Amino acid sequence: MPSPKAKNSSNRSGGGSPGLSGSTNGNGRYEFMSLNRTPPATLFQRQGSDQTAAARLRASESPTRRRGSGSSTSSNTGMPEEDCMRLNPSFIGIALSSLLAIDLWLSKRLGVCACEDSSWGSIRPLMKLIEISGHGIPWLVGTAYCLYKADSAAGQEIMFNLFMALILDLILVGIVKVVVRRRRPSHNHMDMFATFSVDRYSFPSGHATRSTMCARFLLAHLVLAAPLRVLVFLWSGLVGLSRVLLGRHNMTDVLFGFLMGYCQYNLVEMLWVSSLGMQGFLGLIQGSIMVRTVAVIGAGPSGLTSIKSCLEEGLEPTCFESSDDIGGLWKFKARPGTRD
Ligand SMILES: CC(C)=CCC/C(C)=C/CC/C(C)=C/COP(=O)(O)O
Repeated sequence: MPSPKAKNSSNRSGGGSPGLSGSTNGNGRYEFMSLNRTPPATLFQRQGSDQTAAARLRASESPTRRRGSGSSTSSNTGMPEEDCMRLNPSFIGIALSSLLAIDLWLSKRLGVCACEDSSWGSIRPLMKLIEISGHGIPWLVGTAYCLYKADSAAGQEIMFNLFMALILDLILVGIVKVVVRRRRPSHNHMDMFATFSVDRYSFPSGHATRSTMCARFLLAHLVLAAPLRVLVFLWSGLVGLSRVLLGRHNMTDVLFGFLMGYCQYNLVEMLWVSSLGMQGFLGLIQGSIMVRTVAVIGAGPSGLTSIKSCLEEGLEPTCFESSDDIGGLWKFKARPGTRD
């Protein structure tokens, strides 16, 4: 039977050089174990309560190391090649982790309105007001109301597209949040009103995307005096800044949100729904489908005939944009219940 001394020396040879971690063996002696090597199997068998820690240690090893353990070594260091690679992570990797570390640190420092007791807690109500100004619900309700009240085709078209843009923004932000799943900063107090379940994630900031997209939309489609244009621009930036001051987001969430909102506006322009398409869409919602548009140039007999034939077919005129007495754009839809 081998003496305890002999047993210990055999363990040492299997476990490699004394290293960073240790545990007691069955005899109450302390055994050192290198983190660079897989612990000997006998160690796992003997250490009942330490098995979980050992399993964690094994799991922490990279799959490549486990696969190729001991097979390849770097010629000049004598270390496994995979270890050398880990000591030389890529430049992008270092840059990204440094950026994230700076982001977390700076965002925490800037979260000066995260609660009433914070250093700038007294302006928290003002920040929350700015938060509400960029929330989805006031924007959706306000746009729907303006769409309902708009009395010109151009006004309706703009409000309809803004409404669709807001829905698109909610969908795209929701998708990115679910994919990235970045948690909100720990110093955030989740007291926002009307949030979806995805809003427990912080990347990107939905307020930042919305404020940037809406600001671009308003600047492009409303004729505003210069001071108002500046105000719209400042409001958009302030909404983003308030997200970090309130502790809702890290800086990168907001910066990416600005970028995403900017690109979203380009998408909205690409997908722009014209007045005619909008009528069709609204007609679909109402259950009656726009089927015919007749352009009448001058009050010539051919135009009148087309209109007459539409009426005879049982189509209902819904919209007439006049260019003279009868000339212009006539739009017809099927009377509800008359189409198969
Ligand atoms: C009609 C409808 C679906 C309305 C939903 C509007 C709504 C609840 C939007 C969520 C807005 C919100 C709290 C976004 C989160 O913004 P973060 O800046 O914190 O990402």
